[in-house]
Amino acid sequence: MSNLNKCNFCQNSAQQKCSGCQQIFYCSKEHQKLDWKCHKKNCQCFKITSNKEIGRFLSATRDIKPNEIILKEKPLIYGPAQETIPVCLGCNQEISTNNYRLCSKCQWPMCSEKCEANPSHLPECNFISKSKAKISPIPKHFYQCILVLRCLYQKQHNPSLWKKLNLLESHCKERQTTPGYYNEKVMATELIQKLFKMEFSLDEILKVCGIIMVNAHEVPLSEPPYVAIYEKTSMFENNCSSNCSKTFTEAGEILITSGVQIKKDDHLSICYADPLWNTTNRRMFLNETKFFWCTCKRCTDLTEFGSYFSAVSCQNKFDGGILLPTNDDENWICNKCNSTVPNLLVNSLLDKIGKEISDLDKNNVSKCKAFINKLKGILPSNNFHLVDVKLALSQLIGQTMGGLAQVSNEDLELKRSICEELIKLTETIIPSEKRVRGLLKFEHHASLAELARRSNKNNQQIKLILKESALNLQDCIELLKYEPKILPEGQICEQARKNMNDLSKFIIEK
Ligand SMILES: C[S@@+](CC[C@H](N)C(=O)[O-])C[C@H]1O[C@@H](n2cnc3c(N)ncnc32)[C@H](O)[C@@H]1O
Repeated sequence: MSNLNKCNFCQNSAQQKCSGCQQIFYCSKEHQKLDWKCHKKNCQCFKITSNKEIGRFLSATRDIKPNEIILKEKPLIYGPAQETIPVCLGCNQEISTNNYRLCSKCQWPMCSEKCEANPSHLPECNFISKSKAKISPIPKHFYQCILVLRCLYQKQHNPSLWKKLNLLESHCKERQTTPGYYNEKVMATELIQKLFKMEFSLDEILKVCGIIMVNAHEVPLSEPPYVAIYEKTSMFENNCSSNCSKTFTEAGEILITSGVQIKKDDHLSICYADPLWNTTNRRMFLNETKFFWCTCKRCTDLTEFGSYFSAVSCQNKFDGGILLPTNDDENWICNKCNSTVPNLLVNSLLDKIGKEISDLDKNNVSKCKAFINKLKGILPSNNFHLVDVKLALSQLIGQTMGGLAQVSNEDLELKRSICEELIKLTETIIPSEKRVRGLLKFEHHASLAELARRSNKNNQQIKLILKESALNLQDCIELLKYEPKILPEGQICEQARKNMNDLSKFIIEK
């Protein structure tokens, strides 16, 4: 039988596939070892493909197990968000009003001399100091041009990076009709061209604005978060029930991991929007900022996999029905009695509840409980607004002085049941979103451990509750194991590891 596969090292016929990418072959282990230095940078479990609907996207080149690292990469470029409070252009942290200094060259406020010397600050510092523009204090809206300047700087100083940036999607045409476009045009002409006297064409500047809008990721490693553009990560398509999720290393690399079992040839996806927004808000956001109407399975299933996450309850008493949007875009219809309610009414109800939530003191257990009770019969239990408050409550109960030991039996049971309910919901609609589920698993473990402590059941039954608590801890550690220690999720993972040690000893002793 003829063998068409050639060894990646010696070109002789080969049979052993590289298990990392399943894309190339070797004639022997020895040649695989010798080739590794070269192949390492291309050994990945995905390839770039494209189609008409999505443009470029990634597909798996082999089966991928849940929680595998798919990609870790450094940013091409980073900087402050378009809308931000004043931040240091060296370390990205908020500028303290009584402890800052002006950069000796460009007069922009910085934390320290060390931050002034940070290479990330070089582009704008170079441009602005050359222009001799004297502005003090720096108006807040000036920050919107920093990342744009950092990108433009690469044209002359790092052409290969400039080329990589320019290969990314910018949706220049579609953006021309958006409200933000006018703003960016003013920024480009008044700030970049006139004040900072830069010789970039309007088209060039606006294309960079588009690239940032479509591809930048919010990085929560500073307060406030900064934004960064990553090359390969930009190729992940959106899915509101994605099969991958992202986190960051302390060094600012993005880390993409699988959340579920992925089959060879499946598309790899992350969620561009907040996966805990309702369908209307996710789709509007994606349309306004990424210029496509999402048609993922979650967006096209009005029940969102039977969860009714974006639905409202039918007000026909004793009906127990649920209202869902109809295809005519004018009415919502009850899944039991078929009565219809105009879109406008449902939307204004949801808006009103949304406003009440933004005014709600989410640090007050009684107020959160009262709010949830008030919405019973108005919203189904998995509705996104309710989920928002329940999530807050799942953390809040037991957070005050004395911890869970001081919580009433009723509140402890409430915490346990909310955690259980939300874990099930998130497993259904967003199985790859590990942060939220990791935190819920931790809280669930804590409530179970406290229930066991209070229990007057026999040793065997207590041991069963503790085992369930330990299983939650185990899941929490697995879900949060890639989170950096400087983020709360990383710290929870550390705590979970410690608790696991204690709990295992306790279970053995019992
Ligand atoms: C970060 S880029 C992804 C890479 C892009 N497809 C490309 O070729 O450069 C985001 C853009 O990809 C497209 N896209 C991503 N996910 C999509 C989806 N689920 N449906 C349609 N278009 C999508 C949209 O044009 C979106 O603005």
